[in-house]
Amino acid sequence: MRYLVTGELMKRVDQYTIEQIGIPSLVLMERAALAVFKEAVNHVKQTDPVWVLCGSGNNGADGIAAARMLHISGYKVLVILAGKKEKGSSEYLTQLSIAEKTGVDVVEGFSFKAVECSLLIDALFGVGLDREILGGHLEIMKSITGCRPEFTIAVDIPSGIHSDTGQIMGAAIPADVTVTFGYEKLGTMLYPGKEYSKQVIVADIGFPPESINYVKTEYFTFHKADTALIPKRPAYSNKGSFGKVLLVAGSKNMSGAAFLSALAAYRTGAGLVKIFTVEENREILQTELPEAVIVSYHSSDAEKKTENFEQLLIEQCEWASVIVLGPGLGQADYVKNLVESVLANAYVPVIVDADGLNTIASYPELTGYYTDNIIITPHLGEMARLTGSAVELIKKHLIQTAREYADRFGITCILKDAVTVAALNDQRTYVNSSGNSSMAKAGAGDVLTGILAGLLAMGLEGPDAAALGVWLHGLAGDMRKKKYGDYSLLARELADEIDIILKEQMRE
Ligand SMILES: NC(=O)C1=CN([C@@H]2O[C@H](COP(=O)(O)OP(=O)(O)OC[C@H]3O[C@@H](n4cnc5c(N)ncnc54)[C@H](OP(=O)(O)O)[C@@H]3O)[C@@H](O)[C@H]2O)[C@@H](O)CC1
Ligand SMILES: Nc1ncnc2c1ncn2[C@@H]1O[C@H](COP(=O)(O)OP(=O)(O)O)[C@@H](O)[C@H]1O
Ligand SMILES: [K+]
Repeated sequence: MRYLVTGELMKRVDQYTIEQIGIPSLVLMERAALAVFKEAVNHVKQTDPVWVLCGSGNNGADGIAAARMLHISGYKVLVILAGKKEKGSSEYLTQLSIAEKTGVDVVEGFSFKAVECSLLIDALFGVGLDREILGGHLEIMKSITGCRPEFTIAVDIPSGIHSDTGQIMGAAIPADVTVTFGYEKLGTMLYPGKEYSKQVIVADIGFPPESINYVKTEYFTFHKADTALIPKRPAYSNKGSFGKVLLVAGSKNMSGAAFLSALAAYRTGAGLVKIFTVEENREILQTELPEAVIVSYHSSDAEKKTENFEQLLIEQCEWASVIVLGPGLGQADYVKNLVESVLANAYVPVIVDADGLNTIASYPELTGYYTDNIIITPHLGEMARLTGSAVELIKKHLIQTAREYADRFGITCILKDAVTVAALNDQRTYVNSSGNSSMAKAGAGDVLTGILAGLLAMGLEGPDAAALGVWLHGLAGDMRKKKYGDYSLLARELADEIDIILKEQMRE
């Protein structure tokens, strides 16, 4: 697991390390600057012009220290100061004094005439950026980016990117590499900050592990070793040992979503998958996926809520150890009865997706059935319908939106986007670090519901299954992209890639 931090949490890690542990601020800064210096020398020759753009906070101080290291090593470096010296932090003033004494070239930014540079080190703003950038700072950012530096290294975070949301605060400087200190910031994980940060290097500058425990961050992502969380498959077992997935999915002329979800649940390891769907889908699903059990109903019975229909539905809910509710259900009138009956009769984890969510959005009273067993998987459009907020606003505040909805109802909310976030019902928030744009294809979300169901069926707890499922889904996309590129993915192939990930896990 990799911890992630907001700007505020990072400042508390700094503070704890300096004040409680006693490592001086300038010692941390020297290691931060050294990490930037080491990266810089990979990208320029000593004769190439290097600019270091420095604000008057500690991010600027890091930049000045890195500039001094480059200067001492014989590089052609120029420090460009933006902002007022007299407002500088004490570390900034110390670094500036050292730089001047060691003969580093320094110019005042607002009088600086930009020409060309081979390497830009961007140390204008770090995690202390707390408002929209205006005036002189904006001007200097424009003139420097206008010079199109050949390569840019961002110090800690690209300047202009908000460290909590990844949003651009008026303007931002795109980097080729971001050298960040201690822990990765949410702002470099979320778009557009993720795109501005490009490759992120997390430099260890000596924060002791207890500093992150002290601030208790609830934000995390996964890395390779975390596939160990996938439940083992004991030899002494049978199909009943690996859970029973019930998919309440599909409608007339819509069988694909149910198929994809069922396939993914089986591929992930579920022992038994049953699809509860309209009679019209029986034949096609039986042909496409004979491994799945099909139980069908007539939509007219669901519409009338006949006793037989209710009885059948209750039996299915009692049979299941996990339920997926929604893929391809459509929005006909009977669907409300169906969704309500499942929510009322399910006492196992329920993953609500697609038309399950659209139905809840149309009949908000159905949120009364939410329990801590519920995992919802809205994309931005579905989330907009559920919350009444605009898609653009949700996009800017992914974590906050998912978190608020999850907390309000005590459920887990997986908000799907190019970077998916999962607000878990145990207070933790998972930010996904796998996946790619080949997955922007119809049906990819149905595969995710199947993966989640498979993990839950095998016994993972809801919050763990939610985070792990999102990560595996993205890994499947990454695996497929490695082999076939960006364009041609079919959603079902995501389900097929899952077995390779699981196989590697077995080997380890
Ligand atoms: N020992 C440590 O603590 C360590 C810290 N480290 C480094 O410190 C960085 C954090 O430093 P920081 O807290 O000084 O904040 P920073 O990002 O430099 O920005 C603050 C400055 O920007 C200004 N400003 C803000 N918004 C603005 C705007 N819109 N428009 C204009 N101005 C604006 C603000 O001005 P003010 O609000 O005071 O007017 C202030 O001058 C961190 O990212 C890492 O690189 C590492 O070396 C590890 C050890
Ligand atoms: N650019 C992207 N990068 C990474 N993942 C993506 C991207 N675009 C879409 N995805 C993922 O693909 C899935 C699409 O789900 P969804 O929109 O519900 O599709 P559908 O309803 O067609 O199945 C989500 O899990 C989403 O996170
Ligand atoms: K920066």
